[in-house]
Amino acid sequence: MTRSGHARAAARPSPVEAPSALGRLRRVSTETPGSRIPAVARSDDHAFAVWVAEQAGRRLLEVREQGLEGKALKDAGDAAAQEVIAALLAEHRPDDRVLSEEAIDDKARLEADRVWIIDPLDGTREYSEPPRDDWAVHVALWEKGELTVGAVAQPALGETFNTGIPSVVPPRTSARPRIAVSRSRPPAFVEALAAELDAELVPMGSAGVKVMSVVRDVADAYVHAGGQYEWDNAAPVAVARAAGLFCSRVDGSELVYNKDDVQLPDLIVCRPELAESIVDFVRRHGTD
Ligand SMILES: Nc1ncnc2c1ncn2[C@@H]1O[C@H](COP(=O)(O)O)[C@@H](OP(=O)(O)O)[C@H]1O
Ligand SMILES: [Mg+2]
Repeated sequence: MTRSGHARAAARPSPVEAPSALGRLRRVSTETPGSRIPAVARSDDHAFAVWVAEQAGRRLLEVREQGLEGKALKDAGDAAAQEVIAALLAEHRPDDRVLSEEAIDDKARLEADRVWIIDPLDGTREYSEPPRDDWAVHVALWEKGELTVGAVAQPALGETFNTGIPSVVPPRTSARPRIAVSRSRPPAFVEALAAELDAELVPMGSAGVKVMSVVRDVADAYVHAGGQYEWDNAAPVAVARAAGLFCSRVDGSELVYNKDDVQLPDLIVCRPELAESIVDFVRRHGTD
């Protein structure tokens, strides 16, 4: 495996190979219970990100079985996943910096070459509504200005999408575009966008799940505006790019990570052929 999802994408596995290759990575982690690191993950950041996301995902599934509800379940999940990820990063990547939704922002990251951008539990609301499966764990690595690694675990599905073995986006199954939107905070302008594109809106939780829905051909685009942070979309964007999808801010500008201000309030992730019409709509109408 290379250290760059982009380089790896050039030699993408065929659709037939992809599931077994993903399975191989998954088995590595399930065969080593607890925090024993699989050999491949010691030096390979892609495999490490997968393993870390899956360790946190396993813990989240355990916490979900403890009979907690509502805010207590959200808080317990956030804390448990953060604890797992922080411990694994401290033990196995001690020289790297970390930006996590659930930790104090150590600004030393602004001078660092390697920064892990973490959302221990994305789609917290949906996590607290069992048996919903639209929640995720995000683990990304930013190196010298670029996202180079990403893993998005969907523990309730038993899937971890990643840059080490880039996903192969299936052929499009819907002629009518499907746009994934926030279930609880859909941006108002997306209704008008959908009307112009004759698209259908598909509400679901978690930014990671919505980006992966485009990777999986459950949706054709994810459009968001109005608020989000770097950890909500860093790992999903790394994975989507490695799979060949278009990713940008809603005005078509670049998504920039490891900034002092970690707000990254809007984005588009879509099949490349839809990018121009979505960006063009936003340039004409804005997002109000
Ligand atoms: N307007 C907004 N302001 C701040 N964060 C937002 C937001 N809309 C969505 N998000 C964040 O983006 C993630 C996905 O949201 P949604 O499921 O609504 O699409 C959630 O992350 P967390 O679950 O990690 O808090 C949510 O908090
Ligand atoms: Mg989040």
